[in-house]
Amino acid sequence: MTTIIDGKKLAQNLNDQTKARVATLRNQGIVPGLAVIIVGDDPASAIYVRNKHRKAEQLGIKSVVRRLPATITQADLLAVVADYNQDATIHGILVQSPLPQGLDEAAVINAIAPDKDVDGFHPLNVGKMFANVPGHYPVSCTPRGIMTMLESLNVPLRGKHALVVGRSNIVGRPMAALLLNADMTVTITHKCGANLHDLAIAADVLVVATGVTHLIKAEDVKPGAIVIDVGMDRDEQGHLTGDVDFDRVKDRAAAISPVPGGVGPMTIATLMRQTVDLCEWSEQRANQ
Ligand SMILES: Nc1nc2c(c(=O)[nH]1)N[C@@H](CN(C=O)c1ccc(C(=O)N[C@@H](CCC(=O)O)C(=O)O)cc1)CN2
Repeated sequence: MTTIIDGKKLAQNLNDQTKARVATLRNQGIVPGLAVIIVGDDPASAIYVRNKHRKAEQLGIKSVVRRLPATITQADLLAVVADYNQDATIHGILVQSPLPQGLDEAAVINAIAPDKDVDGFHPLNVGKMFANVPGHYPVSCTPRGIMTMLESLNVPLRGKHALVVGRSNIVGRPMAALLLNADMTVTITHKCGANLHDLAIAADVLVVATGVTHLIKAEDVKPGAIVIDVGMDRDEQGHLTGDVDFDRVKDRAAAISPVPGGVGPMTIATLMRQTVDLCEWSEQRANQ
């Protein structure tokens, strides 16, 4: 029997835990605060930001959305980030990706205070994760959410082989690091990589984040593998689908995440969790 990894249900459980943590903080007079900066009018980004705002409010997190025009200058955008860095009511800052052309996304991420970097994209936090430094720091929400999904399966990962298909800074690269930190043997490739089939068929855990609709077919998957689909693609009818041919792969995999209802909800739930993490860590530093 294949396990369909229910991202909505797992996200609901995580959100319940986060809501309880927020209530505990609020009882002490502390309100976790999240600032989301969105630049331009990308329709998909607008939906993701609206969903983040709604979820934060549902959980009792103070949520501020700053909508800025695509014509904003780099200097003015950096000034907005600098303001939130100084704002003691804000514990997590994120800049919705992608930014419109002409803006330097890496420089904007660099400008976020590392201890408010709720997306875990700042090079200091990325470096800590890659070096597997012990201690508290944020990591990219989609891969962290996927680790929670894998943990929910109660399957030992140590020594098993993972293949990550995709090399983005948001998903592929941090995903490979987290799986390596979980003692897996990790291979990373991408949509231009050769021998995808040979790599995929050897993987016990397959994470696919390429944006190529149904790139992974049933014959690419090792029987009994765990398959995580990070794709957010549209099929010929315009329906949301993934990078994995779910209907065929599901009969071969031991566990598989669907699209929608898999990784996506876990990304937002992990963002909420990490906002509260940052708030608690900031309180711990203040009380040291
Ligand atoms: N600053 C960031 N920008 C972006 C991130 C990020 O983590 N930080 N990730 C993605 C977009 N994203 C969150 O921002 C995101 C994408 C998709 C979902 C989601 O819940 N998807 C649903 C389907 C939604 C639909 O119907 O369209 C699902 O999979 O069930 C959540 C968050 C890029 N930018």
